[in-house]
Amino acid sequence: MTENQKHIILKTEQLAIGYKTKKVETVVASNINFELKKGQLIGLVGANGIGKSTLLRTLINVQSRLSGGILLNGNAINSISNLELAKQLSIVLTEPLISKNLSVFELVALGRHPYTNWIGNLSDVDLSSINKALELVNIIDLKDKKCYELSDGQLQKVMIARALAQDTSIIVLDEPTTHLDMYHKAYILKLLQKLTKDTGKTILFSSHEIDLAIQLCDTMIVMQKNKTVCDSPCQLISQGVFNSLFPKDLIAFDSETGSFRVSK
Ligand SMILES: Nc1ncnc2c1ncn2[C@@H]1O[C@H](COP(=O)(O)OP(=O)(O)OP(=O)(O)O)[C@@H](O)[C@H]1O
Repeated sequence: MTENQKHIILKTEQLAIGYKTKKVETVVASNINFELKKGQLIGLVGANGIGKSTLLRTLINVQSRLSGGILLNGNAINSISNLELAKQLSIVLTEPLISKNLSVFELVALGRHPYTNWIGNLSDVDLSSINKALELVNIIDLKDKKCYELSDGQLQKVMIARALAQDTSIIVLDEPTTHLDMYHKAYILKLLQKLTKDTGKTILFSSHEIDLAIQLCDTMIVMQKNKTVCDSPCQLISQGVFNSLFPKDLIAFDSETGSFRVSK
């Protein structure tokens, strides 16, 4: 393995994603090729219905790919056992499925599930990972609160702490800023950026906050009708990728400021 390959956490090769029934195969996107490196913050963007959730579900192995390959830390993702996968990849979904009756500490402790014994006893290592995760996300003072007492922004931080406690090389988040106000959208994405720097983890998130993603991400994956591209925000701007993301009748991308503006 070369030095460069060592730093590649997630890689797709000629990946095609979509839906298959007995009779029909619907391709949502194909020819998806990218490499996500250690310690990077990666934003996945594209118009409504373009296939972001389908791609994320395929990358985390909850949905089958149509063709092509996905390598996680050098191994084909479908060859990795569920337990091993949970030690390498953690997921934060939009709607927390877990009971809000749990305390913040208990919810974050669930992140240790791949490592605990069958009764779920927490070892010193587990306790230290949980406390470190609470500290990294700055929610130590919330640890005894019940999750139903939290605001959406606080709950999102708790879900991120749970993923951090899972101690994986990559964290995947599906639209982590949904339901949040402008300030908290920026807060959560800035927190994700800080976490990549502080922990060396790779963090991939999907979002409609393209302006913020351009400012904060190392790399962006942009899904368009006929192609999916992956590069640094600067390169993508100079290639004019954002100009063709939406119909131009209403909003246009301004490459000077790196943001979208409503057409007058
Ligand atoms: N379970 C499903 N079966 C068949 N087609 C589906 C299914 N889920 C989504 N699709 C279709 O796949 C395409 C991509 O949907 P997807 O939800 O991945 O887009 P998205 O980019 O995440 O959209 P949004 O930004 O609106 O959340 C859409 O055409 C959608 O109708």
